[in-house]
Amino acid sequence: MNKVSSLQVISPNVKYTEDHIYADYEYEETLVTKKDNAITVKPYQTSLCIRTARKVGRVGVMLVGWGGNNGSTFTAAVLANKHQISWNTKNGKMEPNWYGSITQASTVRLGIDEKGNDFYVGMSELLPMVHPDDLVIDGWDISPLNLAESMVRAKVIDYDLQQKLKKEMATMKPRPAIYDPDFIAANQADRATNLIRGTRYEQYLQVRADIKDFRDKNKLDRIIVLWTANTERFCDVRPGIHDTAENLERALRNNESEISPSTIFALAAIDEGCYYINGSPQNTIVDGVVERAEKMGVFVAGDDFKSGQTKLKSVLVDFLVSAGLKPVSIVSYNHLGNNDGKNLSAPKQFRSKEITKSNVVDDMVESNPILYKPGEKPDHVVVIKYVPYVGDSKRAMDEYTSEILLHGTNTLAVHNTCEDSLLAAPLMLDLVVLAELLGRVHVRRDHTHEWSGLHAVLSALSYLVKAPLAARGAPVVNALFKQRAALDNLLRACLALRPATHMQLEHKVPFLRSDLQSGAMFAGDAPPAKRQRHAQNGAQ
Ligand SMILES: NC(=O)c1ccc[n+]([C@@H]2O[C@H](COP(=O)([O-])OP(=O)(O)OC[C@H]3O[C@@H](n4cnc5c(N)ncnc54)[C@H](O)[C@@H]3O)[C@@H](O)[C@H]2O)c1
Ligand SMILES: O=P([O-])([O-])O[C@@H]1[C@@H](O)[C@H](O)[C@@H](O)[C@H](O)[C@@H]1O
Repeated sequence: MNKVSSLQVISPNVKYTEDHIYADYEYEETLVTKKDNAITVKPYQTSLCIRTARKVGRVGVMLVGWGGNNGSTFTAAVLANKHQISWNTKNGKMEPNWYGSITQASTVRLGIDEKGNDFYVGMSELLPMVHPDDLVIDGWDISPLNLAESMVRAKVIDYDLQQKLKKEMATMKPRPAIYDPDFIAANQADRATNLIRGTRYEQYLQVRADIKDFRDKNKLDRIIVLWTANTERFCDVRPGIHDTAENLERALRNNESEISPSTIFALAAIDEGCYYINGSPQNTIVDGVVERAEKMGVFVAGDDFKSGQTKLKSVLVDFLVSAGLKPVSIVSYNHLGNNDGKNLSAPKQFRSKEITKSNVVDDMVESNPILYKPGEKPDHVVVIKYVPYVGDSKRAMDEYTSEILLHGTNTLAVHNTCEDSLLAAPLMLDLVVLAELLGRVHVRRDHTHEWSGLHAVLSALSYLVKAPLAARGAPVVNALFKQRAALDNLLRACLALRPATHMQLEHKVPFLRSDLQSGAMFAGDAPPAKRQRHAQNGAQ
């Protein structure tokens, strides 16, 4: 697919200045109320102006767990693509790519061409996004291995590519990290030799100093801290400790043992003005962290990369339920032999993962009261076994049994083998690229109001995680296609483009079809400027 040289929306509702894109957008929703058996439906619109800053700046990524399978694979992928390194395999010469990344390898439908065919562009063509080649990478790990040694240990990257990356990755050494054996499996202890010593508050200060050092040395405008370290046990959330920013700060200074390493990293990142993203399942982002992020005007997002088995589950269950078929039994089994699997072989760490892998069907089940009584759920079992021999090549086996017409049953059996880190690394990129972009998006009602950033809990990234965090009280959406549509339509809204409906009426309504074929459909002007004045005002 040829890269689109530049994308320009010609509309009275869009204004481009050197620094910003201003979009006048009518946000539409429908209020539904039910009383007894009477349902009333009332569409409504909210007029918004959306402003997107066009300049990206210098972006840094700091990975917690940099030396892990995901961290080393992500780094290898960035370098292989940046330097366009090809390598030889038994199947011939390979070129680098970003398959699995929605920003780099997926497309968004923009509209139709004159013949009525759908027109798609790469997601990264829609709005200014940081290019993966321009990312500056750093991070921490409790293991002292440099990134070349980590890549070899991970056994994910092809041998010939490893040889071509080794020299540069050997210069990358994870900073000492925060280790608390109470939060990850005891079997990780032998790696834990690259540590920040001292109290939890002293560790917090050191992480902040590390971030400052990274920012200053590389003259960075934005830093995103992404946790891809081992899964921790859930922390026991306690009032007076985790519930407010003030209590969390006090508890940290008091060296409270129930504050996890990941929460310390999150606080340090936020206090340095960084976005913090949790790629693991534990409950790092407690209320005190969210409150801190809100005060600092930065994003937090998570939890747990949605990479393979769970991503498929959030498609299959959505398909079954929306087809009026009733999933009644879901069994997800997998075994893997990487260090993640080793850590997850411990009960408390597995429990964290079991929670995020199990809750992913809740919204889809609750969407269909025809199939499910209130509170009724499918049987749902998650099994993860550690089998060292298979390494990063996770073997996933799923069975979905559904009730169908007249109480028949339908059973879907799925087998999925993949290098887990090759699925996760592109998601890490997308989390960084999209978080950075959405940090440049601001919204206001009109010129009489102040600009507002998006909510500190960045639920727009839900497509990329198993257990999406949302603003307190907001519904959690796990269905993959709804998550994707929400993201695509948010990006379209930044260009004053209405949500994609896929209705194709120009092929379904005869006179519209005639308009299309005669060219009359596009002869007129764009829709009237609903609120052109705000676009003009936005430029002030
Ligand atoms: N497909 C996937 O690989 C996938 C999908 C979803 C979630 N995850 C999650 O991503 C995380 C990383 O997965 P992985 O396969 O890279 O695991 P990994 O064990 O290879 O890497 C984790 C790294 O974190 C380091 N570490 C542990 N505790 C640390 C701490 N407190 N501070 C800094 N570093 C620390 C370890 O030394 C290790 O190098 C895990 O929590 C996993 O559950 C992975
Ligand atoms: O593929 P997916 O379900 O999205 O997620 C994966 C699990 O299946 C796997 O068991 C676990 O080790 C990985 O960390 C990851 O969470």
